[in-house]
Amino acid sequence: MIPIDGLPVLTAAEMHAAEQAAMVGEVTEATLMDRAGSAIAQAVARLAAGREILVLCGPGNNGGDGYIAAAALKRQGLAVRVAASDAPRSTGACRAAAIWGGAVEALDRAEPAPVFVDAIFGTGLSRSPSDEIQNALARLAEAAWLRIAVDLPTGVAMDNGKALGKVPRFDVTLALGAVKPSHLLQPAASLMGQVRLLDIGVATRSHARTLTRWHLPEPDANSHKYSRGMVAVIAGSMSGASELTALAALRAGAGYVLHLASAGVSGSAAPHAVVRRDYTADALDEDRIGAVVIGPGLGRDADASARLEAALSGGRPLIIDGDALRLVELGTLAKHKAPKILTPHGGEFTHLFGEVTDDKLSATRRAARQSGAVVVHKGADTVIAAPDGQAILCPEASPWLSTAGTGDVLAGAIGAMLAAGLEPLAAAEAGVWLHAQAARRLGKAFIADDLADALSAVRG
Ligand SMILES: NC(=O)C1=CN([C@@H]2O[C@H](COP(=O)(O)OP(=O)(O)OC[C@H]3O[C@@H](n4cnc5c(N)ncnc54)[C@H](O)[C@@H]3O)[C@@H](O)[C@H]2O)[C@@H](O)CC1
Ligand SMILES: [K+]
Repeated sequence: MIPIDGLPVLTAAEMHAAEQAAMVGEVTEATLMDRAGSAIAQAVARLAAGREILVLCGPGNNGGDGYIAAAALKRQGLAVRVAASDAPRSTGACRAAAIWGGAVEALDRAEPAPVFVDAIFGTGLSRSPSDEIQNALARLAEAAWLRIAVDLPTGVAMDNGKALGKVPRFDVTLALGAVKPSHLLQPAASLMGQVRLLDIGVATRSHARTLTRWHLPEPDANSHKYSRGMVAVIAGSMSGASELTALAALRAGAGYVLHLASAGVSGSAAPHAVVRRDYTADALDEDRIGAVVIGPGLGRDADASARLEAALSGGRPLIIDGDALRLVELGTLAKHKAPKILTPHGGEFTHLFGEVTDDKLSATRRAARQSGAVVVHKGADTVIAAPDGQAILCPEASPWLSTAGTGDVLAGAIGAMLAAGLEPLAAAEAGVWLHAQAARRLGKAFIADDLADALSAVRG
């Protein structure tokens, strides 16, 4: 059972190609199924800790994996029963059912067991499972002590994070061969419990992967405040938000943070480490500025538009967040040649790029290509994409991030990474990682100010 940080994420088409490529010489579909079945059995045996196991098998190869796993568990002397939704249909499932060879209960009459293993449908799901299957899954899951899904919970589509029908909540999902988009996309991801990869010897390659800890830039003996990274935050009508961004940039490791607000708006408030200056049209002429953040608390009035225009034409690496995402036009973005990162939440994304009609991964990749920017499409399933198609899918950090100001903190954290010299995609990933770690460390009911402060502690 391998933790999934930093692993490739394969779509249905990519997974199919990877499986085909793995089937060479003596390796056949049956070999892969045997590997999957024995890896599942090993994981289930460890998790079940001697409790009785019920394996639910479907008619295809997901069911086949279930039969092979049940046979292996029985050989180990564990108490295991099998129930089936349908007779085995695929060649693989027929072979596997014969290997099991034991009793098969009807799904609607199956008695619950403390450990419930769902191998009804996996990547082959094409429509909503029947009511009979949905009801049986709900009944058996509810009565179980531990719920384990094989590859994907039955009812979850593979690529778009959608649940087709009622899907129970699982404790563990064992991804076979590779992580798939729905292991990270919502709402499916929140039904999976812990996702772990089982290696079945399929070589996986993809332009998408899961979030991982980045090597954050560290100062050395030659460092000074400017080499650590200088971030300019352009304020607007609500300077509390941009103050949070400035604080977060410092706490994430920037050496110098400049808060540029209208005259008289942000006097000498704490923290005093933030350098406060009045915003002027030439405020961004300072060559040492490594990243400009615009959007948090900017407002949407004429002043805000003028500041955005200045930031775009200033040519410094740019993070566009909050209100600036409502003001910016896609056409003008292309004029800004320096690196840029957009950090929209769902509503801002729709405003700029239109409704997501397919899936969040594809839509974010398209948006990055269209805008020529790294796009951090925020949410419980944040997706980061670069114009060249590289993408990073992020597991849910904490539902407690749903509080005002956490987006302002993220923009500051990413600003610090960009100013320190990371490439835009790496800067976005590092900022998102740091932000998520800080949220996890804080636990419950924290506020955005706490989150900004916690960034220092989680840099590690
Ligand atoms: N292809 C391979 O090389 C490997 C596949 N493996 C397993 O194979 C699974 C995929 O197997 P399959 O492609 O057979 O697909 P599934 O076993 O997920 O589904 C079986 C078939 O059921 C039908 N079906 C889809 N949705 C349905 C619904 N709502 N109601 C009724 N019938 C429905 C479809 O015809 C589908 O092909 C993976 O999730 C994984 O568990 C593993 O054995 C490892 C190797
Ligand atoms: K399943």
